[in-house]
Amino acid sequence: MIEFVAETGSTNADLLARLSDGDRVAEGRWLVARRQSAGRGRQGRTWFDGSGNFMGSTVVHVGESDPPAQSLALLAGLAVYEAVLPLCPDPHSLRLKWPNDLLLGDAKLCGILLEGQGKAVVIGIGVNLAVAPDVPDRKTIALADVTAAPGVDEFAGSLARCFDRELERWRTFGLEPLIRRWRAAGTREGTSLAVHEPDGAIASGTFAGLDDQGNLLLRLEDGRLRAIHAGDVTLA
Ligand SMILES: O=C(O)CCCC[C@@H]1SC[C@@H]2NC(=O)N[C@@H]21
Repeated sequence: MIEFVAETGSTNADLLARLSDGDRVAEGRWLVARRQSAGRGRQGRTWFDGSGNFMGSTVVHVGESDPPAQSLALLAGLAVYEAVLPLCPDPHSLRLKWPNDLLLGDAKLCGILLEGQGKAVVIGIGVNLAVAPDVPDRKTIALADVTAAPGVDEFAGSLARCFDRELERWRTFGLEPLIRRWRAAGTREGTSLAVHEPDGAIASGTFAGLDDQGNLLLRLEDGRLRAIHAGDVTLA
């Protein structure tokens, strides 16, 4: 079920508040805002409020036998990738960037923010359907820059279907096929990148894929391989 609201602060904050008020918020339920006055991005950044863009959140309740909760970042990325791919005039230009951005060419089209509350994970997704923000030092793009972009309602329906399908596969088949499919849709191996780690350190190297837990593998300049568990990646 998709609930549309004309305006709110942040759909992620709203679902977290409902969870802390004791509302279970069923899986498959989405809250989609036409405008957000306090959209949240990763690492404390704000998320641009673009009219005509998709801004919505859903919840996953992680069970005992589910794969690790952090792999939901990869799942969400793949769901958006699947929803956007049929709309792209040049499908090869659409690529996932670890952990959970979607790029069109070298510019950001979509961002995903996961916020946990107990065993529940709120997954917020922002897709620049109509308009891309102007962000200093970051390239951004909207789908409308390259094609006739769908409206928010239509896109919300197809994203919800893709997300449900990925969630079922994740529960049924586990991490291995998810990681394999993510790698096929992700940054090409050998691409130079810099990882801005949570402690402020910056590690440089080339992308060497993902390990079997979904961590980024960075090939360092001295040839060693390092698994990165968290960070912000920029492609060189
Ligand atoms: O920084 C990022 O790349 C993640 C951005 C996530 C934005 C979405 S828009 C819907 C949901 N509500 C929020 O406040 N943030 C997420």
